[in-house]
Parts: sequence; C-alpha cells; structure tokens
Amino acid sequence: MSRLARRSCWSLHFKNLHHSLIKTTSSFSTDSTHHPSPPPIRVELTEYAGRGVFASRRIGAGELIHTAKPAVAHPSLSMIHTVCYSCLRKLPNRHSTDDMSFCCIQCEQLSKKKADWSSFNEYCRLQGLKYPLLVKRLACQVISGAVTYDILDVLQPEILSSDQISRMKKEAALLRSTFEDSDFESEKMAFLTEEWYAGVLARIRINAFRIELAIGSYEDLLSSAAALVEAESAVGNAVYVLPSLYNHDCDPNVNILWIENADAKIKALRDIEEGEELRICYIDASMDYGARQRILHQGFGFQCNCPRCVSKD
Ligand SMILES: C[S@@+](CC[C@H](N)C(=O)[O-])C[C@H]1O[C@@H](n2cnc3c(N)ncnc32)[C@H](O)[C@@H]1O
Repeated sequence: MSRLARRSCWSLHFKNLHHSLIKTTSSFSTDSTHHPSPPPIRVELTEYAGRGVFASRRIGAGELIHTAKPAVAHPSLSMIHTVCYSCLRKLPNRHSTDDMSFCCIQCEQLSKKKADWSSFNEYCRLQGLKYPLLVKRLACQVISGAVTYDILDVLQPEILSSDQISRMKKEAALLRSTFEDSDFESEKMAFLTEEWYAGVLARIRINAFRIELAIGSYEDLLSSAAALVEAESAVGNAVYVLPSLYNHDCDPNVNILWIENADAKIKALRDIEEGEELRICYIDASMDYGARQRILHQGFGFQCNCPRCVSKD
C-alpha cells in the first residue's frame, strides 16, 4: 500500500474513531439551553507519536476544552476508607471500615454484586501494585454489563517482558478464583483469560492517570499535607479513552485536573491556535532535563523531543 493510500486509510479510521470517542467517552459542558456543544478538538495522526489531539478552532487561555468520565477508576489502597469506591469523591464520613464505601446510590449501583477482595488487595498492597486494582475493577464492570470487555482496546499498549507476562498470569488466576469463590456466573467470566488480563494491564500501564483532587478547603489542605507525609497524595488511579490520546510535552499547553471526583477536566493553559497539537505533561515538569528523559523513557518507553528537551532545558 502506498504511503498516501495508507494515510487516507488511517484518516478514515481516525475520523470514525474521533466520532465514536467524542460520542461515547466524554461529557461536555452545556450552554444555558442545555444543548451539548462539541469540544473544539480532533484526533489525528502525528508525525512523531501515533495519534494526537489537535485544536479544531482557536482556544483561549483558561478555557475548559472538555470533560471526561473514567472508563475505570480505583481508589489508592491507603485511601480506600476515605473516598467513594466508584468515583473517588471524598466521603463525608471518613471513618468507614468497609473496603467499598460509596458517596451516593448511583455510585453504589455500579458495584451491585460484591466479592471478597481482601486477598487480591493484600497481594497488591504487599507487591506495591496499583494497576491490577484497575483490572479487577474493569472486570467487575464487564461482568455487571456496565462496559464491554474491549473498551480499552483502542489505547496504545506497553510491550511486556516475559517476566511481566508470567507475573500477570498469576494475577489473572487470583482474580478469576476470587470471582469463582464469590459465586459469579461462569458464563459472565468467559472474557477473563490470561490474554485479556495482560492486554488490559499493558494498556493501563501506559495510559493510567494518578488522580489528585484540587484542594477545595482548609480541611482538604490538612488531609493532603498528612497524605504527603504518608507518601500518598493520590486518591486513586483511573483510565480514560479520549484523554489517553494526548501526547506529552515538558512545557504543555493544556492540563488535566480533578476537582471533586475522578471526572477529568481538560483546560487550556495558554492561547492555542487552530491546528496546534494539544499536549499535556505526564510527569513533574519542574525536574531537570536528565531526570525528565529518564522517567519518560522508563515509564512510557519514549525519548522526549519537545522543544524544551531539544534545547536541553
Ligand atoms: C498516552 S499515549 C498518547 C497517545 C498515543 N500517541 C497514541 O497514539 O495512542 C502515550 C504514548 O504516546 C507516545 N508519546 C507521547 N508523547 C510523546 C512525545 N513527546 N514524544 C514521543 N512519543 C510520545 C509514546 O509512545 C507514549 O508511550
């Protein structure tokens, strides 16, 4: 296939992908008559990093570009008694001892049939793992019919080593046996194979966001200071579809923030021209050039060639 033909094939693919992503994964701010306005973005192929998100019109500094609901979210284990198990909102009653507490009936309904997750959670706690918790949560959502088993297939996967794959096989078996012990119907678990587990985890490892809620009150400020002392300031982790298509820049023009729960808000940090790529920063941009390159290479497998890195700033 010629380069041009391949490109137009991709263009068609991305046009369809763009429409389905916009329709299915994001909720957008509405105007006063409650007509949802489409976000000013389009998904296109970049020259350097697969897909990326581009401005479809001029966007002003501070503008809310779009919001997005997570495909899957899970609280940090150290926060499991203090935030909603579904949406990661802080709970008014911070003394819950239940491993699944909810902020409202709608969130509770997303976890109707419960299993005993103590062994799986303990395994993750001992190994210092956070992403298998997202796979567990996704499997629950698939079983309950809230999402399809292939919801994350559209995301870029990490290339896994054979060591990682054999560890994942053990985790997949532990996950499956927890469902079996809790009498989940076996037909509903047919999707839960070692391959499914490894494929989902490979995508989560590249695309998960660590959720830190914006400080809303003096009380939040105190609890966040306490969490920092305990080395855990994130309320949890989540994976989104559309936000996962934003590429990285060490001097980004947009950022993602969370105000009260795991719903992501994507905002412009400065004026952006039509056609400009929208890029977020995956890491702490205050680190020096060498540390940024090392972390991006180890965590995401790429060498950053953003203007800041090219000038070794
Ligand atoms: C979260 S995904 C971003 C969307 C991705 N481009 C896609 O097509 O799905 C992260 C991956 O995009 C690529 N990427 C993102 N920012 C990049 C950059 N500044 N330079 C090179 N590759 C980048 C890397 O392969 C990285 O692992």
